[in-house]
Amino acid sequence: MPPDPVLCLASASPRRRDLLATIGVAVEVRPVDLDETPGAGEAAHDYVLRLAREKALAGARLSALPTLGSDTAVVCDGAILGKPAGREQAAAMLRSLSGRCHEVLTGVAVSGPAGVLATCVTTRVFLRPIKEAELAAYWATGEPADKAGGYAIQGLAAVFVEHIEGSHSAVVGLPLFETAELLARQGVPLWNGALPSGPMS
Ligand SMILES: Cc1cn([C@H]2C[C@H](O)[C@@H](COP(=O)(O)OP(=O)(O)OP(=O)(O)O)O2)c(=O)[nH]c1=O
Repeated sequence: MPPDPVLCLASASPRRRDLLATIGVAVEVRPVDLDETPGAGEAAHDYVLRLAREKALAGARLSALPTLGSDTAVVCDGAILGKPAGREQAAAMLRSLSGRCHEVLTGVAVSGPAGVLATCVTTRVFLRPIKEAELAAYWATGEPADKAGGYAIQGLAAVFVEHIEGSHSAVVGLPLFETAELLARQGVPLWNGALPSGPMS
């Protein structure tokens, strides 16, 4: 028998559900559809935290369980890169990230008995130079379409990633260390109940 859900996941992202499963947190999935347009002049840090909180609060209206919302943005030269609208935009995004460092910001918010607890994790990602032929071949795989910044570090684009400074799981969609701390503070059991409960540090 699969474990009973202990958390509502206000997200359509299969990556987030899988990441939570790796730390033994079974979820009920309640995707919410929000306007994800950044505010004029809104800083990326404020933007991902705002969306994470909005998703958590919208999901909480659909469930009696503590609820998690999250948002990931790729930031390059101060610009927020969302999901590419098509082939040309995807290529332009990766061209702008090629051969240099950019930042990935992930906001995560958990609403529960302690109110809404939230944090933002920033990771620096260094990509090697990417050739034009590689950009075309990468788009044809279908991988970039639903990914912020137009790439997936956990997928085929791993061959472009020289190194990172920060949290690999945050780039995929959820910073597991920080998420575990927020969940523990909301009384959500980890490791399917096998990890002794209470604040982790
Ligand atoms: C940079 C990067 C992003 N991504 C993904 C994570 C997120 O799912 C997505 C960013 O879009 P988000 O808007 O954060 O999430 P989502 O639309 O997939 O799900 P929801 O809003 O319902 O929670 O890009 C990767 O999977 N790998 C990567 O390397």
